[in-house]
Amino acid sequence: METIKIIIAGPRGRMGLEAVKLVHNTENFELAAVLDRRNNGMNLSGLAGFEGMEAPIYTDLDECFSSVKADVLIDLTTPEFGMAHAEKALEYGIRPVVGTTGFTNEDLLRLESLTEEKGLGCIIAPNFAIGAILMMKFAQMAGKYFKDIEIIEMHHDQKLDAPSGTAVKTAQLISEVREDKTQGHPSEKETIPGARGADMNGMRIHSVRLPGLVAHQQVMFGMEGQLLTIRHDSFNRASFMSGVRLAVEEVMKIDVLVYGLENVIE
Ligand SMILES: NC(=O)C1=CN([C@@H]2O[C@H](COP(=O)(O)OP(=O)(O)OC[C@H]3O[C@@H](n4cnc5c(N)ncnc54)[C@H](OP(=O)(O)O)[C@@H]3O)[C@@H](O)[C@H]2O)C=CC1
Ligand SMILES: O=C(O)C1=N[C@H](C(=O)O)C[C@H](O)C1
Repeated sequence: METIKIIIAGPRGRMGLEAVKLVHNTENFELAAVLDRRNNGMNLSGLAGFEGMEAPIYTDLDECFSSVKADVLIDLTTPEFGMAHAEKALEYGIRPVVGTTGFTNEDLLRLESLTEEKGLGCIIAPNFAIGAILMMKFAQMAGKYFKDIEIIEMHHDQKLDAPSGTAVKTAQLISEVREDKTQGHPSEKETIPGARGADMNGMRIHSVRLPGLVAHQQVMFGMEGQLLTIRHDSFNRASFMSGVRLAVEEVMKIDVLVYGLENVIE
């Protein structure tokens, strides 16, 4: 098996730390470098919690991508920086695997044309957990039969984007099969703005943020006399790592943009 050389952006974050451990412990993966907005010029192994995990730390993108020979960039940062990281990686011939959420449709289109231009794969995965991918697929199946749908996503209170990337992706998948419908009473009025949540093609998305939570989503489907609830819970960040590994392996085999791991698990 050929070794895949990987750069991780955001190594000190909750997801980044797990990803560093994954790469460190995977036989055919090699941590080539990390992109961190602090600690430029140091070695990762010198930071607390990363003992024995050797990798040069870079802050400057051009310096990192031009100095290090890498195949894949795993980005686990913020939407503000994730897009710039992915674009720059492609320019340097490095395939992005992006877990960072909060990308706009314009961002996805831009990356799609860049991947085409460069003939390089890129995977944008709003959720790496296999259970979450199945939850989205099951929700899409149910969306064919139920038009009244409320998505409730629940996350830790340090999350920057709302709604979550998973909730947006779920609503997009459902929209592919559900007739657009405005839900609730036609004359309903919010007496407190936001009470009915965000509106996506008539579906409602509610974002809960509480300390103690990790990543949870339930999709509720209502119909006269019945309720179907499809729910997934991630209790820790390790739950995402088999998906990260799969995405890194798959991105090496493709030359297009893939948005959503449901497109590679079959
Ligand atoms: N696809 C999936 O399955 C999952 C996706 N996510 C997404 O991943 C992203 C990260 O989540 P999480 O780990 O919880 O967030 P954290 O806030 O814990 O980590 C983000 C890290 O990115 C770093 N960072 C920010 N800007 C830069 C930059 N310009 N260059 C390098 N590093 C940078 C931050 O550094 P600093 O400490 O200096 O601020 C921080 O360490 C989010 O968008 C989240 O929604 C999360 C879980 C699962
Ligand atoms: O920020 C998080 O934690 C998560 N973000 C992703 C999202 O926005 O959907 C994936 C997962 O829900 C955890």
